[in-house]
Amino acid sequence: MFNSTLTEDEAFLCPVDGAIMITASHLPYNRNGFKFFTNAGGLGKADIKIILERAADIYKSFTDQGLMKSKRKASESIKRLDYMTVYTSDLVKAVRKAAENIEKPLEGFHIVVDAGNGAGGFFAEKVLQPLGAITSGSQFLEPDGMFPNHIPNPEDKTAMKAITQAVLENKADLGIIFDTDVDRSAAVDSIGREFNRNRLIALMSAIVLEEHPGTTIVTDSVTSDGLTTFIEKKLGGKHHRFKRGYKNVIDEAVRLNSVGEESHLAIETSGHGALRENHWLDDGAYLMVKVLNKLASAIASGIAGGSKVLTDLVEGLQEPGVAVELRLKIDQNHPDLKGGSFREYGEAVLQLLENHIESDPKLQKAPVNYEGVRASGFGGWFLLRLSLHDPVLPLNIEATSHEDAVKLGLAVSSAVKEFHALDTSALDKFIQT
Ligand SMILES: O=P(O)(O)OC[C@H]1O[C@H](O)[C@H](O)[C@@H](O)[C@@H]1O
Repeated sequence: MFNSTLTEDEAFLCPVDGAIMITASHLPYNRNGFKFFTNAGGLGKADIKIILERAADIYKSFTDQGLMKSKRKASESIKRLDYMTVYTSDLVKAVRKAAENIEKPLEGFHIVVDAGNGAGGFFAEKVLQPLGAITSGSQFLEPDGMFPNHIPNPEDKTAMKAITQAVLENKADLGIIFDTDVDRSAAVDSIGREFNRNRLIALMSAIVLEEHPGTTIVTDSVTSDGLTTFIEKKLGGKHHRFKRGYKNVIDEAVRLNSVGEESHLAIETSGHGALRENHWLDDGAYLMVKVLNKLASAIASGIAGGSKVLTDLVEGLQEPGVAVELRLKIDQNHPDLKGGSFREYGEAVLQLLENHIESDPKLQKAPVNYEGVRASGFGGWFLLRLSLHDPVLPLNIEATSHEDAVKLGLAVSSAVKEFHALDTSALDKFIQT
């Protein structure tokens, strides 16, 4: 969508002034919305607020007759164009270029795609097949807004299980999965190991740091300590762990560049990843093209071994034995809120947790942290923060063993127990298992 604001091609009426996408993104089908783009990128909250206010004003002064007339006028000016041909041929060209301009650099390579019945099914036929890849075993390529198979979201365990199974059953070299509107993606190697969350960031960091040594990788707040060590010690880059939210990480990377700190990658554990070379757009297909480039150039230089070239890139990434996210809901109608907002209540919870950490010698507060409360201890870490959208405090815990993770959970639980509007049942359950 966004690319149509940049493409220079009169036959496709491009560049267009703006683009709108109707999508629920990775959310369930009943949460559809609009995404707006201009050639400066996706619009943010403040822009959307203005659009809505202006739309409401215009709508107020409409009569039924005027509305019909506008609808007629609008429908007369609609022209249907196959912009996907332009977009996908650019993706194909990028991979060919990385492989010394070989027409079919992925010849004989078997890649399965799981689009989860979202919009990403095109990737098999329009990107992988022209590059010579075999795509049999690909699944859920037909768009179906009811998502009958699984939620199209690489953060969803069922979704990742589905693509992993498809890779193993088809003995494929690689699996690729997208969310509904293809702004999130993840992959699976030939032995079924996921390039998802921290492993996806590690893979993308390795690719980007090869091209831009020493550069800063901006990530969201729930990334692991092992990832920092990997980026800084193994890859020689700098890890800037910022806030959750794809727009937050992108804006931060743009800001860093504007103040002279070079950054080429802004990426979230959710699978949203944006590259400076791609106008800072969180385009999941482009992210996977970067992965394909790596494969194609390895094949072109005679390195065999399927997706091992990718697996090798994340070698040395320390992974926790246990990694959980527990989402603690705030009951907005609880008298404890005293008419205040859930945000204020959440902030109070965080403040008390912070005080607890300061008085607990077994926990160390993260020296640099941009949201919520992050602490390490018992060989692991936890982060409690406010959700971006919901009345929820997500708690991430990572540790070497379940026992240590429980100790971290207990530390949080004892700090927040006075907050009766906070539903800690998920945490209580975790501690008791
Ligand atoms: O704060 P949370 O509730 O965990 O949600 C955070 C997530 O919200 C949306 O889904 C955004 O697309 C993501 O970029 C963000 O990471």
